[in-house]
Amino acid sequence: MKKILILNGPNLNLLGTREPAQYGYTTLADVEAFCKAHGQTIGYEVECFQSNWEGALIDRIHEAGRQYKAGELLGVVINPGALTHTSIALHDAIKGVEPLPVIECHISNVHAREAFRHHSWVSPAAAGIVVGFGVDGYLIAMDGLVRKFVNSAATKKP
Ligand SMILES: O=C1C[C@@](O)(C(=O)O)C[C@@H](O)[C@@H]1O
Repeated sequence: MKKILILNGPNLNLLGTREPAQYGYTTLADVEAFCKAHGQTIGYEVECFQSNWEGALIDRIHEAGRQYKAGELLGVVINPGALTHTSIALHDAIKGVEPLPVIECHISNVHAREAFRHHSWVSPAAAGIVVGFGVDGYLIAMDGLVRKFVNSAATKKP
């Protein structure tokens, strides 16, 4: 069974208690559990990784590139947390493992928040972006990955 990798960046280990008005009360363990359950429904094994360290996320993206080349991985859903707005290194890591599909996902609507959250270094390297759907965004991103790279209506001949 192919895999989907769910990556979470800095401070997302605090989900559930961190700024609940912004991010809700669902914990990261809950998110990972419902992504795994959804994976079973749509036919993918789900691997999850969270780190507060930029380099650890970059190493995991490189590993994902190898898994993709080996045919083991469909793609990645990443919530890069605040690294979204600061990390050219994360952008370069994703570009460096092209064509591995990476969907950027944010729980909150970053565009309705502070100006420093409006720019993303990750977006230009992403295959798609899901913003502002709360933690359901992870599931929407997983479905988007499958729809775009497995069942694309756009690329199917009539
Ligand atoms: O850590 C996060 C979480 C976030 O990526 C989100 O999921 O809405 C938005 C980022 O601006 C913030 O730094």
